[in-house]
Formats: sequence, C-alpha cells, structure tokens
Amino acid sequence: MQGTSVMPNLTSVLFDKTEWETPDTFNPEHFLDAEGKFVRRDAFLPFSAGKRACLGEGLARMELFLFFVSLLQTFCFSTLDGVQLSTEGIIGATRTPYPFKIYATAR
Ligand code: HEM
Repeated sequence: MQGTSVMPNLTSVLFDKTEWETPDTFNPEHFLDAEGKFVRRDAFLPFSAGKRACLGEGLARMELFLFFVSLLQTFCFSTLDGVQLSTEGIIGATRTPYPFKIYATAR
C-alpha cells in the first residue's frame, strides 16, 4: 500500500547458510578464491541493493579502509589469554558486538 514503510532485513542474506560456508564465523576466506585472490560475493550486501541502496557506500568504504589500515599499521591486536571472542551481537537498528577487551600492542 502507498506510504507503507519497508525495512529490509539484511541479516537474512548476510548470514544465509545457503550463501556462506561459515556464516556465523569470522572467516576472511569467504572472500578469497583457491589462489588467495579476492572474490566479490553477490550475497555481501551490507549497503543494501537497488534504488534505495546506501548513498554513502563509497565514502564509508574509503573511511573504513583508512581507519583499519591505520590501526593495523600501528598496532598488533590480540585477545586476552584463553578468551574466545564471540560474533554474537546486540540486535537493534544495527547489530553491535557485546563489549569485549583486547590487547593493542605497538608494532
Ligand atoms: C559502514 C557504513 C554504512 C553502512 C553499512 C550503511 C548501510 C546502509 C543501508 C543498508 C542503507 C539502506 C537502508 C534501507 O534499506 O532503507 C543505507 C541507506 C543510506 N545511507 Fe548508508 N551506510 C553506511 C554509511 C553511510 C554514510 C557514511 C553515508 C553518508 C555520508 C550514508 C548515507 C546513506 C543514505 C543517504 C541512505 C538512504 C538512501 C536512500 O534511501 O535513497 N550511509 N545505508
């Protein structure tokens, strides 16, 4: 009906067991082929798709790249002994990780 608000739930595709080998695990190999080269996956839609897709995608990708590359060039990150980090999160308008502690050691 005209005027109806629609909120797509991207979790259904970003954690789709028929699209991802290990959807509940941090697994960079989701984006690597057998030779270790980057592969684009159609199911990776954090910025949504179609006419109402994110207008800030280019800016967000650039900022995330600069932010994480600067951190990784400066620090080594590790977990506290015996602590296993969880990919579970707090569900709201976005999915946020539970608070966690890690070591950041200067490189
Ligand atoms: C990691 C960062 C970001 C993610 C994951 C993200 C994700 C999304 C998603 C999924 C939508 C579609 C929402 C819907 O279904 O209606 C959206 C819309 C939008 N985003 Fe982003 N976004 C990010 C950063 C940004 C930034 C940095 C800007 C602007 C500087 C931006 C501007 C917008 C705008 C204007 C829309 C509405 C587009 C429309 O409805 O026509 N976003 N974003």
